[in-house]
Amino acid sequence: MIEVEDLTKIYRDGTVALNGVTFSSYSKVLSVLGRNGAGKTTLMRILSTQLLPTKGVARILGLDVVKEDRRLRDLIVSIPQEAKPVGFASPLEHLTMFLTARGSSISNALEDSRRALKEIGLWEVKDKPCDDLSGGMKRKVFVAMALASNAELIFLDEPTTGLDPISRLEVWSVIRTIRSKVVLTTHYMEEAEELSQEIVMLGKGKVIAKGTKEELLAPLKGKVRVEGIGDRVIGRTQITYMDKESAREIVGKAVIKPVSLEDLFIINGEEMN
Ligand SMILES: Nc1ncnc2c1ncn2[C@@H]1O[C@H](COP(=O)(O)OP(=O)(O)OP(=O)(O)O)[C@@H](O)[C@H]1O
Repeated sequence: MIEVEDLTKIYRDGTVALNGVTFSSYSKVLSVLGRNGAGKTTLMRILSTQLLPTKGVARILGLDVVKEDRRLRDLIVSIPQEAKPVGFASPLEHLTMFLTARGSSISNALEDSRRALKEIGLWEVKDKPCDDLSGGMKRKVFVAMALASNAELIFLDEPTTGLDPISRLEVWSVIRTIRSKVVLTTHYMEEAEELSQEIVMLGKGKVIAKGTKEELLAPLKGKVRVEGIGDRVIGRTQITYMDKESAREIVGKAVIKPVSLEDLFIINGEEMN
């Protein structure tokens, strides 16, 4: 489904946003995880044919993102992180405009829009101006557009950034109902764990690790995170990793926590914010 080889993007000012990114994924939902500036949006924009790479090759659904971009655009939908609804237009109007712009007849667009709005839980507010909707609902309008499109693959760039915890859970439940394949970017480790079968971790434009959560955490199997001692320093906290057995001896002298995906960033010098 996604094959990326040696993908590199150097912006005009010399910023190396992606540096030899190579991975492939055939999962239903793939998360691209990384801290601010890791290169997630750059990667999404290249994969969704909105930005040319400097070097390397990417194929989505078997199509080259540069050479076969027009064919690919019919099969994908991309929802950028900065997407904002038009304040005076309603969710129903957003969806029908979007689907007709993609080539649906008005009657098909209306039918698909109504179905998606019901499925996503926006039916009650389908005719309200988007200005009158909550932040979570506005974000859901865009996820509903993606859902209604029946695209084979949907790119969602940071779909829950800035949402309160309840709105985030609502958007998660919508993403779970989407039948299309999904590639999403996120800063949130728990989001990647909750929604995706596979995770690509980016740091400074490179792939730090890739796999299922279990595969990613395999290098830390049997270990715990110890805060209060050690030579890695995050903010003012010293951190080290120890075997569970050894950590028993220092109970009471340091804080001991189970390991998580965050620890892979710490180990790679790419600590999350
Ligand atoms: N048009 C541009 N010109 C120059 N540099 C850019 C441009 N767009 C992004 N960058 C830089 O490329 C790097 C990667 O940016 P990108 O937006 O892909 O990261 P990100 O992981 O999506 O970050 P965030 O989580 O903050 O959205 C950053 O250093 C950023 O400043």
